[in-house]
Amino acid sequence: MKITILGAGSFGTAFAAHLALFGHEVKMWTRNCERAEYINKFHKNRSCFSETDLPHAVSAASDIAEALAFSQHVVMAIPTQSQREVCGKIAPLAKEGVHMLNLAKGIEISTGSLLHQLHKELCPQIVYSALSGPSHAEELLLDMPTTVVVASKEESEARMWQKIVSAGSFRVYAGTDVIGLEVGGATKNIYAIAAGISRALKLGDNASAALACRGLAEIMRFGAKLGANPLTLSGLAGVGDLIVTCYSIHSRNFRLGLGIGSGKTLKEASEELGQVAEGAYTVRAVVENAQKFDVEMPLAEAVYRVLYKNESPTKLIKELFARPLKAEMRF
Ligand SMILES: NC(=O)c1ccc[n+]([C@@H]2O[C@H](COP(=O)([O-])OP(=O)(O)OC[C@H]3O[C@@H](n4cnc5c(N)ncnc54)[C@H](O)[C@@H]3O)[C@@H](O)[C@H]2O)c1
Ligand SMILES: O=P(O)(O)OC[C@H](O)CO
Repeated sequence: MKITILGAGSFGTAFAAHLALFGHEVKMWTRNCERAEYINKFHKNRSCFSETDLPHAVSAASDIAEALAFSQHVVMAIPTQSQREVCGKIAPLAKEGVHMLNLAKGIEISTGSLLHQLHKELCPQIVYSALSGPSHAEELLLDMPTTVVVASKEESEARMWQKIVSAGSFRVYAGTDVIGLEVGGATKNIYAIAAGISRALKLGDNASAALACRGLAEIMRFGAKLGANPLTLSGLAGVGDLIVTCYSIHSRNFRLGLGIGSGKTLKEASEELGQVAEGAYTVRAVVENAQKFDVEMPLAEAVYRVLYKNESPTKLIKELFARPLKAEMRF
């Protein structure tokens, strides 16, 4: 079938190649005219995976109206903080009943909204689903074994995307807990930054495990407050993604943490990365909307203070360990 992908960065490109390899015709939208022309002429994306030949069933357009006219099935691979702007472009163009699958993982800083909330506000005519789970673009591109979850309010919608997207070594599970899926995907990035900082400071394997596990306790608390099903957070979209992001060198969030732990500023580490590390924004969304969320998240606060207040991670670790002793599980 024909599928439109909005965004021609790492994940949009890997996703396009995956869908085309398994028989779909894909049109990617990029706001960059030269990038679109280059993809159409050379079947390569000059900015991402530049050595990889894309299947000929992948084409590109720099006109969003042309991209949206191509298909009623639209995949969104645009970073979270740009989705409001892109939804503003989609809203007058998308027909009633367009099927949207969002691949992004984040929380909007200005409102504290999860992505399904933002889409409901701006594009109420679309039927929304989201995909999340441990899935680095680099491995998807090579059809390496990968498992993810698609969630939608209606199970039939999630099942539809499950059938379209599952192929080769990419196995998709279906669910209806959109909140849990989006909370898991967004918040794990915060702890991946912490894991990168910890690795750079050579704090050891015990510390890495502690960060992932106490990070999960914060994710669970946050999710419970927002109405997530804890089972979703113990699955691929929670624990699964937390593991891969905290331990894989592919992870942009982990690598951002490595840079910061090595003494770089957020600006320097972000520029060196050259791609989006969503956790740096999500941690702002969580901490700056603390009153709205009202959840105890000391690790997230510590990451925020390192990134935005230039505080020393070593000092913050001492503070974290000096907190009053308490029970392990508390919601
Ligand atoms: N890369 C991965 O392995 C991976 C895996 C799973 C999920 N994700 C998620 O997918 C989303 C995209 O990540 P990515 O790795 O592809 O990022 P990326 O930085 O590689 O690419 C983002 C793309 O979006 C485009 N973009 C940004 N703002 C835009 C705007 N206002 N209008 C039009 N285009 C705009 C950029 O030009 C770029 O091409 C993120 O939320 C990320 O968390 C990424
Ligand atoms: O590279 P990251 O840190 O953005 O993580 C990518 C995916 O979310 C991993 O599942």
